[in-house]
Amino acid sequence: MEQVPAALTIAGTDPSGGAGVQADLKTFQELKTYGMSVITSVVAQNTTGVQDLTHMSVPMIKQQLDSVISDIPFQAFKTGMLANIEIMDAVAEKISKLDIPFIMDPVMVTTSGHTLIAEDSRTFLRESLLPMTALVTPNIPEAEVITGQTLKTPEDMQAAAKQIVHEFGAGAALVKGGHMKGEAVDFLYDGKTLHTFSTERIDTTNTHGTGCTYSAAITAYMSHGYTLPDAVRMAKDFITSAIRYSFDIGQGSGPTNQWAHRMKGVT
Ligand SMILES: Nc1ncnc2c1ncn2[C@@H]1O[C@H](COP(=O)(O)OP(=O)(O)OP(=O)(O)O)[C@@H](O)[C@H]1O
Ligand SMILES: Cc1ncc(COP(=O)(O)O)c(N)n1
Repeated sequence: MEQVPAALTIAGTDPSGGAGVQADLKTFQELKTYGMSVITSVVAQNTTGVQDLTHMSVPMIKQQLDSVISDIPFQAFKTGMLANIEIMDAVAEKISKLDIPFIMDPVMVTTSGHTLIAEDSRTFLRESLLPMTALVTPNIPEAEVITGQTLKTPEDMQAAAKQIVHEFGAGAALVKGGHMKGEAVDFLYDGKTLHTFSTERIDTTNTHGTGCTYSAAITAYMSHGYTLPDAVRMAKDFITSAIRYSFDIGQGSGPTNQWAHRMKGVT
């Protein structure tokens, strides 16, 4: 029987559909990957910010993981919002049995400036989760928290990617330059080679969910069996067109457009 490319996201929700689990599932679907989701937290949010949030119980998170893992094979998975040490620990326990690529989007603060993880869980994330990853995808503020360094230049970003791999044991690190000025440059370090992925900066404030969509696209491509550098290269194209043709909807920072890659003439 032919294997169906499938992927799992373990993350929080966004009822407005731009970020979190919703963005991940839309991206999986676009990239012809059968999408599955384990909900860690329910977040009442929209393009303007976060209005409220509640965390799922640890037994419920573990049961959701068991329900998926015991039934359907998948070839890659990602995590998004893991709000506290108890949730991280539960997820770590279940995923430790999986021998497939783990892509971690170390979600900490939303585009609108709301903190999504407890302060004391950052050390746990660094010490217990990072060594399990095939790839971690921090933006600049997240890379600063992980490394304890201030990142101001492309050289700082490259050094951070290397530190995250060599000092903290991540399989690879993709330090994203969405929060820098000038070209949108991301650096991928896989323990051997430093890859640079660069595009022009698109003049838009519609960046709600860019980090989620990007890491979901990498996960989807990996579920199809692409190598890490190829998956990141193709996901970078995907996120760039999703930002270029992002939706000007909502009162705040609008969401990315996951079907933009299907539009005529889009590269
Ligand atoms: N204005 C832009 N134009 C082009 N590419 C961008 C722009 N903003 C972000 N990107 C790209 O989008 C991807 C996501 O990067 P970013 O640093 O924004 O992640 P993030 O901070 O996790 O997402 P978010 O801002 O939604 O929290 C990266 O490839 C980055 O280079
Ligand atoms: C549940 C959840 N997870 C992650 C984000 C980060 O999204 P953004 O890419 O806008 O920073 C979010 N807003 N909500």
